[in-house]
Amino acid sequence: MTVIIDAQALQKNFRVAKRRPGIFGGLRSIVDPEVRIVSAVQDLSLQVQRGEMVGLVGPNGAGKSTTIKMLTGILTPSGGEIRVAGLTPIHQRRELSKRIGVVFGQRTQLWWDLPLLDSLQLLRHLYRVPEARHRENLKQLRVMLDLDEFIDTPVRQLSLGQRMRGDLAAALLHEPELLYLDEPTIGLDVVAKARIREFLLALNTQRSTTVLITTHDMDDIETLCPRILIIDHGRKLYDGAVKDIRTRFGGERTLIAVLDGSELARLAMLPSAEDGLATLPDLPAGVRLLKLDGPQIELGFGREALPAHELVAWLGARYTLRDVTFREPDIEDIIRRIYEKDLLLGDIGMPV
Ligand SMILES: Nc1ncnc2c1ncn2[C@@H]1O[C@H](COP(=O)(O)OP(=O)(O)OP(=O)(O)O)[C@@H](O)[C@H]1O
Repeated sequence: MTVIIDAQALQKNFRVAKRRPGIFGGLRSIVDPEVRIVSAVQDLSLQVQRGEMVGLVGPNGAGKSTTIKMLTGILTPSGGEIRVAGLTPIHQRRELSKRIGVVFGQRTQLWWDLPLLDSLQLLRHLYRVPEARHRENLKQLRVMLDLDEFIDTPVRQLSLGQRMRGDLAAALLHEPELLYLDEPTIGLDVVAKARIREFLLALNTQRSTTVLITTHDMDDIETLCPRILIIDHGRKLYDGAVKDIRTRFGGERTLIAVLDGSELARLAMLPSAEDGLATLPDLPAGVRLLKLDGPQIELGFGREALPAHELVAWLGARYTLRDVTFREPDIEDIIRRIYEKDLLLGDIGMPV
């Protein structure tokens, strides 16, 4: 494997002029501006191998877009080193643009008033793609993204999902090795999201395109990215496998058991706690009753409490079971807990 993105100790500070309140304050701010420094990215190092799909996540204002903009050469870093596909983005931006594709979910690089096909043709000249190669790529992308039903429609009349498919085609016509996606599924319905995800997986498999994706949608991450990078306040909090995050911060799993109808009378006799909620006597340590609803019992238990089969055996020894299922903690919940409780700050040497 070879490294395609290599960023070391990246830093980006913005100078923001503070505005004083009132008319006189406003005038004073013009002649004597008071400046505040925003550290959008601090000491961020990142290496991505060719062919990887990596998710960049973090709360609003974490520094994700700023990072992507430095990696594409749109913004000059305040410190640190970057090599992307062997190039220095800020100094070799034009060369780099031929090797990378960028899609910002909230913006389009297509021409509003032109039919999609015309936009896609125009891009050939911008990227200077040889005609035969462009023709072949467009043919493939029309099929992969199913563009034909709206390829003659002006971009302004496309639905959000159709426009996103058009934007993906536009970003890929010059066959970039690396694709940056900033919120590619934002605002899309479930079907459109699934379609975009399927396409990205196919692209990664068929063309080995490296994908770096920022998203607030954890389903994007779960479907597409084996590796995740969590940043907050411009700092890297976590860089590793998504599955390890579950094991490490997974919180509780849930066992959902449906008891035989003959148990309803016994369940009705269960004692209530002071708060009026039902209790289940003698629950093993680390297990709690989450819900009791007719014949359905939900028990929450940590991974370290006991293995799932032992909890089923414990319940089966006391009640007649009709059905048992498990619910894993949602990756979205896990990541929210990580932000809210600063669970990872200790890892980067900051007091928790
Ligand atoms: N051009 C700018 N001038 C001043 N401050 C900026 C500028 N661009 C970004 N910032 C600040 O830098 C920080 C990081 O912003 P950034 O847009 O990178 O966050 P983000 O993680 O992409 O957020 P979101 O999920 O909301 O898009 C924020 O505090 C933001 O206000």
